[in-house]
Amino acid sequence: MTHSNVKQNRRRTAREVALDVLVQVDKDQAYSNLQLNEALTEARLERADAGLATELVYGTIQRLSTLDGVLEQKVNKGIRKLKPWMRNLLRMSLYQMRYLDRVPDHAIVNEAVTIAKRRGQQAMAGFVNGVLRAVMREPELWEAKESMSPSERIAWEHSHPEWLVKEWIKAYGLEETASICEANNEPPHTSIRVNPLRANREALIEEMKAQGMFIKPSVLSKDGIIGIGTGNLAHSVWYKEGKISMQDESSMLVVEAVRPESSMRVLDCCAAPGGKSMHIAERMGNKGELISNDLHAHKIALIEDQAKRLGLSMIHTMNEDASKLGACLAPDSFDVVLLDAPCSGFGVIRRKPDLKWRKTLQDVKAIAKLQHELIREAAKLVRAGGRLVYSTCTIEPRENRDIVEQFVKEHPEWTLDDSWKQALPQDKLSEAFQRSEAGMLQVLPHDADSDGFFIASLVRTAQK
Ligand SMILES: C[S@@+](CC[C@H](N)C(=O)[O-])C[C@H]1O[C@@H](n2cnc3c(N)ncnc32)[C@H](O)[C@@H]1O
Repeated sequence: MTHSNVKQNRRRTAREVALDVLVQVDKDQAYSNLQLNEALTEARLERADAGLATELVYGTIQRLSTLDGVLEQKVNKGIRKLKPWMRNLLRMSLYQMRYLDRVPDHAIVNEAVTIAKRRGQQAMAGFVNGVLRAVMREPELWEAKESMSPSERIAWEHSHPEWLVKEWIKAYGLEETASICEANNEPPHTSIRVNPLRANREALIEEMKAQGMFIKPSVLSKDGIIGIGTGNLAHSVWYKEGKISMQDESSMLVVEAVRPESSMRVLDCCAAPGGKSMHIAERMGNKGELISNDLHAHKIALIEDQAKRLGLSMIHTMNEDASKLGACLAPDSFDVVLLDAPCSGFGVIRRKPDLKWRKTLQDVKAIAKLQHELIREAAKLVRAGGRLVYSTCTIEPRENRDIVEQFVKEHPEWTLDDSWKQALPQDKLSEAFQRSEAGMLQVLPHDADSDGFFIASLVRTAQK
């Protein structure tokens, strides 16, 4: 609890809770989702207020560069010189003025002034009032400048770092990049996967609808259900009973590339927290052999918990560095190996907006180096005639197409396999098919209103 609240012994408002979270994220580089969960638990807000606090935190982080760009035009000494609470109060207030229609501007200003006064800063309250009223009077502050280059303009209008916009323009062109950035600012839907060993998708949809939920089948995966405004279904009875899991639709497509069968021996190299392993095991009917490995010991428990919850007893866990798996698993011994590689995560910016401000081009290059190592090691474990599936939740070609192309160039005994795409919904993914090379699939967030995701399927010919 903050100092001022202890003093006044009063519950914080949704805006104060949101402000405290934004300050932590700004000052301590805290992760917004973790910080917000903690703050919401502590503040015990009503449901609607918790929703508002969530919207303010994610929205303000999403639009950060544009909000700062407007503020810089009105704060002479520069916003980096302001105290963190003041900087974030101004950002959050501008976010509401520009992007939320619910509250009139003057009420937003009054609320901000009240918060500043509560922090015991009478003079600062006057400053907040002055800056916000100046922005109200000058709507042109929000407009892109004539002098801006195309990448600067997209970065400004959709609040993304310019280096990332430039990367995507190189890969996808101007128009598509603007669509990616726009989609990244849309709220994500709730996406769940049905466990066919415990429930039937159509029956479950009817059950959920009967409880007044707005639910529809996924257009990308036959195992998926989409919920609009359903909140977090990880607290539901269906989840507890192992009938559903939380997973985005586009990542459910991995199972179509893996094509698991109950007689197979399958390895998931980077498996935690276990989403794709569970999906594969469900498709195998809890038969055959699946090894789920992860580098981090503490994450192995997550995989085991999920397996127990879903009744998937055939999963074996392993805690090794995937770049050294050849030392502990027999070479040429798996029918399919899945490498769902660690990545920059730029396909999930809708869910984790801080990612776009946190990660740099250097990070992307460093992770690509690791991905090169991991794919080479994973390939050694596949039997002749077997398959290797490489996937990431990013849309950076450096981590996707480039990794796979270089691997195939260096390993002529591997070929890209396009046949798995026949099982995918052709109409919904037609644009993704067009932009993707044979054997690969690059889904962008605006293709089907899902996370961005990459999948490649490779087959090992009989001889090395
Ligand atoms: C994209 S996540 C995997 C998500 C998972 N497949 C799922 O569907 O839930 C990447 C995982 O790789 C793990 N990881 C990172 N470096 C690794 C390494 N060298 N060896 C094995 N696992 C690693 C991380 O702990 C992380 O859990």
